[in-house]
Amino acid sequence: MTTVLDGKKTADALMTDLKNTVTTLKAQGVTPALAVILVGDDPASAIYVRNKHRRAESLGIRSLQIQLPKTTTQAELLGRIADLNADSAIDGILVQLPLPAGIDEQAVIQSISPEKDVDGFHPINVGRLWTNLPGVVASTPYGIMALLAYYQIDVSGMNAVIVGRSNIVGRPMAALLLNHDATVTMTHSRTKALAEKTRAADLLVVATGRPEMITADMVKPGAIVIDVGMDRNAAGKLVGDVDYAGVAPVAGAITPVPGGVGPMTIASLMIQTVAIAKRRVHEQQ
Ligand SMILES: Nc1nc2c(c(=O)[nH]1)N[C@@H](CN(C=O)c1ccc(C(=O)N[C@@H](CCC(=O)O)C(=O)O)cc1)CN2
Repeated sequence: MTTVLDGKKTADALMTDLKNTVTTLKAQGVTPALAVILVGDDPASAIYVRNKHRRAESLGIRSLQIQLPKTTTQAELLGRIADLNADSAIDGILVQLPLPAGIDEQAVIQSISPEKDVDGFHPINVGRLWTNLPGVVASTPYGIMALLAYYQIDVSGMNAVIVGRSNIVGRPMAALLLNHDATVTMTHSRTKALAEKTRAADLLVVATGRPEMITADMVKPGAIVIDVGMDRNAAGKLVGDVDYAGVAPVAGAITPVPGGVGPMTIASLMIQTVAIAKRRVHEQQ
Protein backbone atom coordinates (compact mmCIF):
# COMPACT_ATOMS: atom_id res chain seq x y z
CA MET A 1 0.00 0.00 0.00
CA THR A 2 1.38 3.40 -0.98
CA THR A 3 1.30 6.10 1.70
CA VAL A 4 0.15 9.48 0.43
CA LEU A 5 2.20 12.10 2.29
CA ASP A 6 -0.54 14.65 2.90
CA GLY A 7 1.06 18.09 3.17
CA LYS A 8 -2.18 19.93 3.77
CA LYS A 9 -3.18 17.74 6.73
CA THR A 10 0.36 17.88 8.16
CA ALA A 11 0.61 21.66 7.76
CA ASP A 12 -2.76 22.14 9.49
CA ALA A 13 -1.64 19.93 12.40
CA LEU A 14 1.65 21.82 12.80
CA MET A 15 -0.16 25.16 12.63
CA THR A 16 -2.45 24.21 15.54
CA ASP A 17 0.62 23.87 17.78
CA LEU A 18 2.20 27.02 16.33
CA LYS A 19 -0.92 29.07 17.09
CA ASN A 20 -0.50 28.18 20.78
CA THR A 21 3.14 29.29 20.64
CA VAL A 22 2.10 32.62 19.10
CA THR A 23 -0.48 33.12 21.86
CA THR A 24 2.21 32.50 24.50
CA LEU A 25 4.62 34.91 22.79
CA LYS A 26 1.97 37.61 22.66
CA ALA A 27 1.33 37.18 26.37
CA GLN A 28 5.07 37.81 26.83
CA GLY A 29 4.78 41.05 24.86
CA VAL A 30 6.10 39.82 21.50
CA THR A 31 3.88 39.73 18.41
CA PRO A 32 5.72 37.84 15.64
CA ALA A 33 5.78 39.94 12.48
CA LEU A 34 6.45 38.93 8.88
CA ALA A 35 7.01 41.39 6.02
CA VAL A 36 6.50 40.04 2.50
CA ILE A 37 7.50 42.19 -0.47
CA LEU A 38 5.98 41.49 -3.86
CA VAL A 39 7.37 43.39 -6.83
CA GLY A 40 5.29 43.35 -10.01
CA ASP A 41 2.14 41.54 -11.00
CA ASP A 42 3.05 37.90 -11.55
CA PRO A 43 -0.31 36.17 -10.93
CA ALA A 44 1.11 33.00 -9.31
CA SER A 45 3.32 35.06 -6.96
CA ALA A 46 0.31 37.17 -5.98
CA ILE A 47 -1.54 33.98 -4.95
CA TYR A 48 1.40 32.66 -2.89
CA VAL A 49 1.80 36.02 -1.14
CA ARG A 50 -1.92 36.18 -0.39
CA ASN A 51 -1.80 32.63 1.02
CA LYS A 52 1.16 33.56 3.22
CA HIS A 53 -0.75 36.60 4.49
CA ARG A 54 -3.87 34.55 5.25
CA ARG A 55 -1.93 31.84 7.05
CA ALA A 56 -0.03 34.42 9.12
CA GLU A 57 -3.22 36.24 10.13
CA SER A 58 -4.93 32.98 11.07
CA LEU A 59 -2.07 32.27 13.48
CA GLY A 60 -2.01 35.75 15.03
CA ILE A 61 1.25 36.68 13.29
CA ARG A 62 1.38 40.34 12.17
CA SER A 63 1.60 40.26 8.40
CA LEU A 64 2.83 43.21 6.33
CA GLN A 65 2.22 42.86 2.63
CA ILE A 66 4.25 45.35 0.62
CA GLN A 67 3.13 45.48 -3.00
CA LEU A 68 5.46 47.40 -5.31
CA PRO A 69 4.92 48.15 -9.01
CA LYS A 70 6.97 46.30 -11.62
CA THR A 71 8.65 49.62 -12.47
CA THR A 72 10.29 49.66 -9.00
CA THR A 73 14.03 50.20 -9.25
CA GLN A 74 16.55 48.07 -7.45
CA ALA A 75 17.59 51.09 -5.36
CA GLU A 76 13.97 51.66 -4.27
CA LEU A 77 13.59 48.01 -3.32
CA LEU A 78 16.85 48.03 -1.35
CA GLY A 79 15.60 51.16 0.44
CA ARG A 80 12.40 49.38 1.54
CA ILE A 81 14.43 46.42 2.78
CA ALA A 82 16.80 48.73 4.72
CA ASP A 83 13.77 50.25 6.51
CA LEU A 84 12.49 46.78 7.46
CA ASN A 85 15.96 45.70 8.60
CA ALA A 86 16.01 48.69 10.95
CA ASP A 87 12.50 48.08 12.34
CA SER A 88 12.87 46.13 15.59
CA ALA A 89 9.20 45.07 15.49
CA ILE A 90 9.74 43.07 12.27
CA ASP A 91 11.03 39.52 12.68
CA GLY A 92 11.04 38.07 9.18
CA ILE A 93 11.52 39.70 5.78
CA LEU A 94 11.09 38.00 2.44
CA VAL A 95 11.02 39.15 -1.14
CA GLN A 96 8.82 36.97 -3.31
CA LEU A 97 10.68 35.39 -6.23
CA PRO A 98 10.98 35.65 -9.16
CA LEU A 99 11.77 39.36 -9.37
CA PRO A 100 11.11 41.41 -12.53
CA ALA A 101 13.92 41.57 -15.08
CA GLY A 102 16.48 44.25 -14.30
CA ILE A 103 16.60 43.61 -10.55
CA ASP A 104 19.60 41.64 -9.31
CA GLU A 105 18.14 38.84 -7.19
CA GLN A 106 21.38 38.17 -5.28
CA ALA A 107 21.86 41.87 -4.44
CA VAL A 108 18.34 41.92 -3.01
CA ILE A 109 18.75 38.70 -1.02
CA GLN A 110 22.08 39.87 0.37
CA SER A 111 20.58 43.20 1.49
CA ILE A 112 18.23 41.43 3.92
CA SER A 113 19.63 41.16 7.43
CA PRO A 114 20.70 37.48 7.83
CA GLU A 115 18.88 37.45 11.20
CA LYS A 116 15.60 38.43 9.49
CA ASP A 117 16.13 36.41 6.30
CA VAL A 118 13.17 34.11 6.91
CA ASP A 119 13.63 32.50 3.46
CA GLY A 120 17.12 31.31 4.42
CA PHE A 121 18.51 32.46 1.08
CA HIS A 122 21.21 34.82 2.41
CA PRO A 123 24.73 33.38 1.91
CA ILE A 124 25.29 33.53 5.67
CA ASN A 125 22.29 31.28 6.28
CA VAL A 126 23.28 29.05 3.37
CA GLY A 127 26.76 28.73 4.93
CA ARG A 128 25.25 27.92 8.34
CA LEU A 129 23.18 25.17 6.74
CA TRP A 130 26.14 23.63 4.92
CA THR A 131 28.20 23.66 8.12
CA ASN A 132 25.28 22.15 10.08
CA LEU A 133 24.97 25.20 12.32
CA PRO A 134 21.61 26.57 13.51
CA GLY A 135 20.06 29.15 11.19
CA VAL A 136 17.06 29.78 8.98
CA VAL A 137 16.56 27.17 6.24
CA ALA A 138 14.77 27.63 2.90
CA SER A 139 11.08 26.93 3.47
CA THR A 140 10.50 24.18 0.89
CA PRO A 141 13.31 21.83 1.98
CA TYR A 142 12.50 22.62 5.64
CA GLY A 143 8.89 21.68 4.93
CA ILE A 144 9.90 18.42 3.24
CA MET A 145 11.94 17.41 6.30
CA ALA A 146 8.99 18.32 8.55
CA LEU A 147 6.66 16.24 6.38
CA LEU A 148 9.00 13.23 6.55
CA ALA A 149 9.30 13.66 10.32
CA TYR A 150 5.51 13.83 10.68
CA TYR A 151 5.24 10.47 8.91
CA GLN A 152 8.11 9.15 11.08
CA ILE A 153 10.36 8.57 8.07
CA ASP A 154 13.99 8.55 9.20
CA VAL A 155 16.32 9.37 6.29
CA SER A 156 19.50 8.28 8.09
CA GLY A 157 21.47 5.88 5.89
CA MET A 158 19.06 6.24 2.96
CA ASN A 159 20.26 6.75 -0.59
CA ALA A 160 18.68 10.11 -1.37
CA VAL A 161 18.66 11.36 -4.95
CA ILE A 162 17.74 14.98 -5.72
CA VAL A 163 16.76 15.96 -9.24
CA GLY A 164 17.30 19.72 -9.68
CA ARG A 165 20.00 21.99 -8.26
CA SER A 166 18.21 25.29 -7.58
CA ASN A 167 19.19 27.55 -4.68
CA ILE A 168 15.59 27.44 -3.40
CA VAL A 169 15.14 23.67 -3.29
CA GLY A 170 17.79 21.28 -4.64
CA ARG A 171 20.91 22.63 -2.97
CA PRO A 172 19.46 23.30 0.52
CA MET A 173 17.65 19.94 0.34
CA ALA A 174 21.00 18.22 -0.23
CA ALA A 175 22.51 19.96 2.80
CA LEU A 176 19.56 19.09 5.06
CA LEU A 177 19.56 15.43 4.02
CA LEU A 178 23.32 15.26 4.55
CA ASN A 179 22.88 16.83 7.99
CA HIS A 180 20.36 14.04 8.72
CA ASP A 181 22.86 11.34 7.68
CA ALA A 182 21.44 10.42 4.27
CA THR A 183 23.81 9.56 1.40
CA VAL A 184 23.03 12.26 -1.12
CA THR A 185 23.34 12.28 -4.92
CA MET A 186 22.61 15.51 -6.78
CA THR A 187 21.41 15.27 -10.36
CA HIS A 188 20.43 17.94 -12.87
CA SER A 189 19.76 18.70 -16.53
CA ARG A 190 23.28 17.65 -17.58
CA THR A 191 23.30 14.38 -15.63
CA LYS A 192 23.97 11.36 -17.84
CA ALA A 193 21.85 8.20 -17.46
CA LEU A 194 19.47 9.96 -15.04
CA ALA A 195 17.11 6.97 -14.74
CA GLU A 196 19.95 4.75 -13.48
CA LYS A 197 20.54 7.24 -10.67
CA THR A 198 16.88 7.79 -9.76
CA ARG A 199 16.27 4.02 -9.70
CA ALA A 200 18.92 3.73 -6.96
CA ALA A 201 17.02 6.15 -4.71
CA ASP A 202 15.36 5.13 -1.45
CA LEU A 203 14.26 8.77 -1.29
CA LEU A 204 13.73 10.72 -4.50
CA VAL A 205 13.20 14.50 -4.37
CA VAL A 206 12.25 16.09 -7.68
CA ALA A 207 12.35 19.84 -8.31
CA THR A 208 12.92 20.49 -11.99
CA GLY A 209 9.90 22.40 -13.31
CA ARG A 210 9.50 19.80 -16.07
CA PRO A 211 5.94 18.44 -15.96
CA GLU A 212 5.62 14.71 -15.16
CA MET A 213 9.23 13.96 -16.19
CA ILE A 214 9.69 11.21 -13.58
CA THR A 215 7.95 8.09 -14.83
CA ALA A 216 7.36 4.72 -13.14
CA ASP A 217 10.37 3.07 -14.80
CA MET A 218 12.64 5.66 -13.11
CA VAL A 219 11.55 4.76 -9.57
CA LYS A 220 12.67 1.90 -7.32
CA PRO A 221 9.71 -0.11 -5.96
CA GLY A 222 8.93 1.10 -2.42
CA ALA A 223 10.85 4.39 -2.77
CA ILE A 224 9.70 7.60 -1.07
CA VAL A 225 8.95 10.15 -3.79
CA ILE A 226 8.77 13.88 -3.02
CA ASP A 227 7.42 16.03 -5.83
CA VAL A 228 8.24 19.74 -5.55
CA GLY A 229 7.02 20.57 -9.06
CA MET A 230 3.99 22.64 -9.87
CA ASP A 231 3.36 22.78 -13.55
CA ARG A 232 0.46 22.85 -15.97
CA ASN A 233 0.24 19.90 -18.35
CA ALA A 234 -0.93 20.20 -21.99
CA ALA A 235 -4.55 19.99 -20.81
CA GLY A 236 -3.98 22.87 -18.37
CA LYS A 237 -4.22 20.64 -15.27
CA LEU A 238 -1.96 21.36 -12.29
CA VAL A 239 0.61 18.54 -12.13
CA GLY A 240 3.99 17.94 -10.55
CA ASP A 241 7.36 16.89 -11.94
CA VAL A 242 6.34 13.28 -11.23
CA ASP A 243 3.82 11.29 -13.26
CA TYR A 244 1.67 10.66 -10.17
CA ALA A 245 -0.73 8.12 -11.71
CA GLY A 246 2.14 5.98 -13.03
CA VAL A 247 4.54 6.35 -10.08
CA ALA A 248 2.13 6.10 -7.10
CA PRO A 249 1.54 2.32 -7.49
CA VAL A 250 5.34 1.73 -7.55
CA ALA A 251 6.31 4.07 -4.70
CA GLY A 252 6.18 3.27 -0.98
CA ALA A 253 5.16 6.85 -0.22
CA ILE A 254 4.50 9.88 -2.43
CA THR A 255 3.47 13.54 -2.16
CA PRO A 256 0.49 14.67 -4.26
CA VAL A 257 0.36 17.89 -6.30
CA PRO A 258 -1.44 19.95 -5.14
CA GLY A 259 -1.60 19.26 -1.40
CA GLY A 260 1.91 17.89 -0.83
CA VAL A 261 5.00 20.05 -0.58
CA GLY A 262 3.27 23.40 -1.32
CA PRO A 263 1.30 23.74 1.94
CA MET A 264 4.40 22.64 3.89
CA THR A 265 6.39 25.52 2.34
CA ILE A 266 4.02 28.12 3.78
CA ALA A 267 3.79 26.29 7.14
CA SER A 268 7.59 26.29 7.37
CA LEU A 269 7.72 30.00 6.74
CA MET A 270 5.37 30.53 9.68
CA ILE A 271 7.35 28.18 11.95
CA GLN A 272 10.60 29.99 11.22
CA THR A 273 9.05 33.46 11.59
CA VAL A 274 7.91 32.48 15.07
CA ALA A 275 11.32 30.96 15.87
CA ILE A 276 12.98 34.29 14.99
CA ALA A 277 10.43 36.21 17.09
CA LYS A 278 11.20 33.99 20.11
CA ARG A 279 14.65 35.59 20.27
CA ARG A 280 12.99 38.91 21.06
CA VAL A 281 11.58 37.49 24.31
CA HIS A 282 15.11 36.82 25.54
CA GLU A 283 16.35 40.20 24.29
CA GLN A 284 13.60 41.92 26.32
CA GLN A 285 14.62 40.21 29.56
N1 LIG B 1 10.85 34.28 -1.66
C1 LIG B 1 10.38 33.09 -2.09
N2 LIG B 1 9.92 32.97 -3.33
C2 LIG B 1 9.45 31.77 -3.76
C3 LIG B 1 9.42 30.65 -2.89
C4 LIG B 1 9.94 30.81 -1.59
O1 LIG B 1 10.00 29.84 -0.78
N3 LIG B 1 10.40 32.05 -1.22
N4 LIG B 1 8.83 29.46 -3.31
C5 LIG B 1 8.03 29.44 -4.51
C6 LIG B 1 6.59 29.86 -4.35
N5 LIG B 1 5.93 29.51 -3.07
C7 LIG B 1 6.22 30.28 -1.98
O2 LIG B 1 6.65 31.36 -2.04
C8 LIG B 1 4.87 28.55 -3.01
C9 LIG B 1 4.47 27.83 -4.10
C10 LIG B 1 3.38 26.95 -4.03
C11 LIG B 1 2.70 26.78 -2.84
C12 LIG B 1 1.49 25.91 -2.74
O3 LIG B 1 0.91 25.80 -1.67
N6 LIG B 1 1.03 25.27 -3.82
C13 LIG B 1 -0.19 24.51 -3.81
C14 LIG B 1 -0.90 24.63 -5.15
C15 LIG B 1 -1.28 26.07 -5.45
C16 LIG B 1 -2.12 26.19 -6.72
O4 LIG B 1 -3.19 25.60 -6.75
O5 LIG B 1 -1.69 26.94 -7.62
C17 LIG B 1 0.09 23.04 -3.54
O6 LIG B 1 1.18 22.56 -3.93
O7 LIG B 1 -0.79 22.40 -2.98
C18 LIG B 1 3.11 27.47 -1.74
C19 LIG B 1 4.18 28.35 -1.83
C20 LIG B 1 8.65 30.34 -5.55
N7 LIG B 1 8.95 31.64 -5.02
